[in-house]
Amino acid sequence: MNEIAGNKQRKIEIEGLGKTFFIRKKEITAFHDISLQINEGEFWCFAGPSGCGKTTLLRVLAGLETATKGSLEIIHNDQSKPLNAMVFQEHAIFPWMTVWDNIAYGLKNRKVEKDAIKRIVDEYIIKTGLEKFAYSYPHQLSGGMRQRVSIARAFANDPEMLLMDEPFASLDEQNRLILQQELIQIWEENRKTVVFITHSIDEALFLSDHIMLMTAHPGTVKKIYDIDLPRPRNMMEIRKTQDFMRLFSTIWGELREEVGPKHQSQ
Ligand SMILES: Nc1ncnc2c1ncn2[C@@H]1O[C@H](COP(=O)(O)OP(=O)(O)OP(=O)(O)O)[C@@H](O)[C@H]1O
Repeated sequence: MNEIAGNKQRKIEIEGLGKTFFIRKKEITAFHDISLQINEGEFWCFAGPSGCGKTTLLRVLAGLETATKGSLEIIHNDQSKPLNAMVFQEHAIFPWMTVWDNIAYGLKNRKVEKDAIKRIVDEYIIKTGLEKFAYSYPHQLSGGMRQRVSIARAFANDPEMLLMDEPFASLDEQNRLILQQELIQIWEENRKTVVFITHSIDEALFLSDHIMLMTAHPGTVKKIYDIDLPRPRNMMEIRKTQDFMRLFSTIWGELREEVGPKHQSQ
């Protein structure tokens, strides 16, 4: 049953979670001893040094890997909707389908009524600025446009949570800024639970309600920051505020401890 935390509903409860891979009698611990509560509708960013276990943790949340220690509970409220949708860095849309069909894919699989599919797909095509490319194939699009398709597809399928693994990492600076702004606008309209992996403190501060900063490999929780910067947010405006600069410098100070020389050989 959902417990009420304050006036928020619990979505993900993680207690002492750990994952160790066993490969030819060798053990590799990806992350360990993570305890965390994520509430319905919150935007979380997981940040931390390379190799600290962020992707593995996200894959455990997605049910693609199983944890080897601790417990994980995810509340699935509406069984008629998918529990989650993932958005990856790249190569996640079907190359043989048009933009329109890619976005409709999950809805068709769930046998959503035709009229509703058309309405939802058209709506997300407009929201992500893909009108001119609705009937193009992925190879005819730029990297930024392809990521728009991934985001539109994930939101259109109406999952209870979105799991995003560095979705903008391979984009150039301008496209990254534009897509961050578009993502946050769409999210502000429907407030889905989001877990988003990033290496960028800027990006984490702009998007999230909470940031989990992880220690170096094997990662665990170093600190959790509550980001109460006012919404709606505009990257250009928010970057100039004292609160943003203060949080940036605090988090960067903590992150630096994890990427310093003592961790370089790992
Ligand atoms: N399938 C696997 N088999 C064995 N070891 C793995 C596997 N997947 C991940 N690892 C190991 O687990 C650790 C964490 O990897 P993971 O990819 O989760 O880190 P990350 O924080 O996402 O890294 P990055 O920021 O560089 O993407 C690494 O040491 C990695 O080698």
